[in-house]
Amino acid sequence: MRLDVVTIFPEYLEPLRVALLGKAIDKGLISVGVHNLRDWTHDVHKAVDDSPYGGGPGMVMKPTVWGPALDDVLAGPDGETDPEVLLVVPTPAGRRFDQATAQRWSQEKRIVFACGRYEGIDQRVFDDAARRVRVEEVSIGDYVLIGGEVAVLVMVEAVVRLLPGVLGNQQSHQEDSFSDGLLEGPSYTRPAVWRDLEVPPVLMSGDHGKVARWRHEQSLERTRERRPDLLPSDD
Ligand SMILES: Nc1c(O)cccc1[N+](=O)[O-]
Repeated sequence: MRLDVVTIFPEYLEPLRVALLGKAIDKGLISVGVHNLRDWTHDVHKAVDDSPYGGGPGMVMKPTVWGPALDDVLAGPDGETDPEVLLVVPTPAGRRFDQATAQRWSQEKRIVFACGRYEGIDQRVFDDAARRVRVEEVSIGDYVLIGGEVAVLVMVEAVVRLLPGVLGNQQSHQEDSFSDGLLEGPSYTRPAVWRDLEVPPVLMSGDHGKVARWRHEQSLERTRERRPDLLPSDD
């Protein structure tokens, strides 16, 4: 999988090169390109934003900078736009990013992330891109961030960990929270008693069927309590 990120803060994406993600790069499972948007500016101040039409607070990122940047980054080896690439725009106004999204994106060959700052990017940038590639505007949650870079780190980790060979134990992500639509239940390890707190005895019973049933019930109970929205409605 090839991942590209366009940002005015390339250093924000350095975490992509450490730990498991760094190992995935070293193994050739993914390749990552981080591009500084300011490389596509032409003025001495390297301006990437301007005042919003219609007034209002803050600044909007310029289409005359983003357009050429995406023309280049979305291009394939022939210099033409690669029609198979997926353009992802992290934004509070996007559809919710979830595990199903991560699963779906893990099948992609190329994903380009456009990181906005300020009050966002001129909408025409995505309207223009949508003429040539698939564009998904997504949100990682209902809160206000300063820019899209941290959202990209979240989404890239959620996607890349699903790629074959990235996680040591391929079974790991099959037992993730959300993989069966439920929250993961509690986990325990040695010692059996810690500060007078005991590991649930069923987990030391050696009865795999009982353990599986107990874990499922724990997941259901935790999901009912913390995320009832994940459960099918009764009606
Ligand atoms: N929430 C938010 C934001 O405020 C700015 C950029 C991206 C996101 N998001 O992906 O959730």
